[in-house]
Amino acid sequence: MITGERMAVVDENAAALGVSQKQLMESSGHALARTIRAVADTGSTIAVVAGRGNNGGDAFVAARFLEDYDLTISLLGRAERIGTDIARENWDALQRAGFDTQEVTDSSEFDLPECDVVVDAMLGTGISGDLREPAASAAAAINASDATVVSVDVPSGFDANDGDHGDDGVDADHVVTFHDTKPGLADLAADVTVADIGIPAAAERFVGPGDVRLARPDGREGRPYIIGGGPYTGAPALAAQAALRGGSELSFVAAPDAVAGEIQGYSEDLIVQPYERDDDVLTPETAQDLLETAQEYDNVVVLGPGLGTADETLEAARQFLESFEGRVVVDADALRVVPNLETDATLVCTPNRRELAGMGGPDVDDLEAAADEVEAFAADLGHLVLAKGATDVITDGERTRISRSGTAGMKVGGTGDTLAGIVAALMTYADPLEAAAAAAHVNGLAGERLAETEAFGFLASDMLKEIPAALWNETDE
Ligand SMILES: NC(=O)C1=CN([C@@H]2O[C@H](COP(=O)(O)OP(=O)(O)OC[C@H]3O[C@@H](n4cnc5c(N)ncnc54)[C@H](O)[C@@H]3O)[C@@H](O)[C@H]2O)[C@H](O)CC1
Ligand SMILES: [K+]
Repeated sequence: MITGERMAVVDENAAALGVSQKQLMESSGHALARTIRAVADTGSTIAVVAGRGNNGGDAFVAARFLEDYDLTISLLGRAERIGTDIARENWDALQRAGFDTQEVTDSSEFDLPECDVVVDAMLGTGISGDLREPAASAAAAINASDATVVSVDVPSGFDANDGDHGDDGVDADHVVTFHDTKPGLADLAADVTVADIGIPAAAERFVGPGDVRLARPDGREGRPYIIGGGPYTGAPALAAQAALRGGSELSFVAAPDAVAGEIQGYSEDLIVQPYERDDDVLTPETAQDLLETAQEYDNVVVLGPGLGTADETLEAARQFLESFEGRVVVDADALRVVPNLETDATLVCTPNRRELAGMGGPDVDDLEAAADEVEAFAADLGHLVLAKGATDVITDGERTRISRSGTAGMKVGGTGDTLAGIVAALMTYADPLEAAAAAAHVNGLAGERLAETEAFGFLASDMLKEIPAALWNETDE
């Protein structure tokens, strides 16, 4: 099962792997034609009713495989307003090849041709809201006819993200859906065929540009709260700055008074809040104070960078996580308290290989080869794990993604802190697994950008300025 939203991600990842959307459309159209052929007797009349998106494009392809039928193709709208290049190219091919096509420019002009089979290619996963004209009238005409209805991908009017089918949507007899079934299709009284359209498994397994696009913000959003610092001061500053570079509006750092000025000194962009108590490290009492502040903000916390391993600090981390109910990126020393923790919070744990082994996870060099073990460990732990290494494995115990971005220069200290900050930025609004996967990828892309000119010599602090381009520009190419 895959949602329409996720399908668009996989599609984009496939294109980045070299399997273009036009190739996928060709496979979709071919698969569609096979089903149509199975339900249309020799000599039948087939009416294709197409929209201006790629759902229509699939049917334009199918038409080329169905030339032996009595076939008409109606486009709802003007050809010059076809929404994508690949759908337009397939429409143009039908014109040049002399197919029987017509443009329906006014909903009152639409008459469903006499037919035995109608192909509903008006709307697929690109729908938003209830059917508008002329699709609404066309759907009514399709539903009123006695013809067998074959819907492309989903019946038009059906929302492939939540399985909702609007009252005025098409009533399909057959649905040919692509790659995987969509939520809610099984509840329809239609015969559903899932067609393999040749999307490589890697497009789902490896984090790609589609995942980044899904998880990134469209504007400035989010106010993560970084609880870190004490024995070390660079780590929380890097995490907090990375969150700002990842689109957060504000980035708060809670730290011991003794080091707050030092952390602020690295960056005028941060809001550093000294602990009220006069301790050099995080204590259980301070953790209680911070709990209230964390809940007032966006309920997204980074816990760990630079906290150190004092007994009282680890106890403080434990108590914080036991009481907090929001989302937390747990990094560095704080990871030690996660095994056997009782918490209602949503945790994204970001261990490196050593920390992963220390938590009771697999002790391996090659995380990618051990992805199944990491997945099983996350399932046992009951929390999401982003295991950091040459490749990163991101898993919630059921869904597992791998990010291969990054470069050897990122072995330098501090790149894990920038990662934690990006995860927090994206997690203020995106699904935690999607946020963690995209963040791992973006952090690696930022390093790759620097490696082009600075080989193995760049710093984690240099990566900060590369995060925006890795997040917004790189994946637009
Ligand atoms: N990997 C794949 O899944 C592939 C899928 N393909 C097919 O492409 C469609 C999705 O195409 P897309 O262009 O994104 O959207 P649609 O064709 O579904 O519709 C866009 C079109 O519809 C208009 N619109 C949106 N909402 C409404 C509404 N409520 N009423 C009327 N009109 C509406 C919008 O303005 C656009 O013009 C997928 O389902 C597959 O069939 C490709 O084959 C590639 C591989
Ligand atoms: K459709």
